[in-house]
Amino acid sequence: MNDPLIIAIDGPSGTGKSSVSKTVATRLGISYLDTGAMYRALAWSCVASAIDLDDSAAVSAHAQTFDLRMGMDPAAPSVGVGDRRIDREIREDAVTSVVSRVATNLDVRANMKQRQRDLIAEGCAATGGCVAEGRDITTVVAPDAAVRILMTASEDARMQRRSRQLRVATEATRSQIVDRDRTDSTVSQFTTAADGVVTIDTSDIDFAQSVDAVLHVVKEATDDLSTTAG
Ligand SMILES: Nc1ncnc2c1ncn2[C@@H]1O[C@H](COP(=O)(O)OP(=O)(O)O)[C@@H](O)[C@H]1O
Ligand SMILES: Nc1ccn([C@H]2C[C@H](O)[C@@H](COP(=O)(O)OP(=O)(O)O)O2)c(=O)n1
Repeated sequence: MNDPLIIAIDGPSGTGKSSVSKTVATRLGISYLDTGAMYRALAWSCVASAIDLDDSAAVSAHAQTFDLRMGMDPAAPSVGVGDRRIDREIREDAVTSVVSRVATNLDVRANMKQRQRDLIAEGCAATGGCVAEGRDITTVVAPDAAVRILMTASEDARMQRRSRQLRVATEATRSQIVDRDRTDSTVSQFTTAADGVVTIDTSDIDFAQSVDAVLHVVKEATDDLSTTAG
């Protein structure tokens, strides 16, 4: 049987990671894991349980035990805590504005790394592969992935996309996202490519071209693998 195909994609907000990863996973018939949604789910769950986000020990204790349920079908990914689906809630401002506070907690990150590795293995067992996207997948969660990509885009392109997506003014989005990226980058490096990671700059290409660029990197990597194996 072929080795499972793990595709790791990192990058800052608004580069196209989530939308491109979902489409790539659908095209390849493999699983999809949105790791940012996991940090968002933890932030939502802490707020719902009235946990003080400044109490890092309480947040990390909650991270160990909360019942996170990730659906990895790229055509219908889902996020839940226990039986409660929270797909909409985790995209709301109340979560977006606080998620960095849980994502910069190092104990939380250690727990999430293990959950993410387990989920990637589960996704691979179910479909033969997994596209996992976030900020530290190429470097920490799946550094041995067959395909590792850093998506970048100019700040202007990222802000315009996000403001169009959220239907809010570009300038309001800019300060919120630039601040969040700066905070997040204190715990993981996601603006420059680590060794062996291929950079795809999506500033001047459209969505379909971004998908094709990823599929091209996947094809090159898998051709290389079959040459080495054969
Ligand atoms: N290459 C691209 N060109 C234009 N728009 C794009 C491109 N990639 C993504 N988008 C759009 O930009 C928005 C943000 O993309 P998203 O995948 O949510 O980014 P990220 O996960 O990196 O934050 C989405 O509405 C998406 O359709
Ligand atoms: N592997 C990851 C994924 C996300 N994060 C952090 C970074 C962000 O502040 C939050 C939410 O990530 P998400 O990718 O959903 O954020 P955006 O879609 O870029 O707005 O989690 C992380 O620290 N490590």
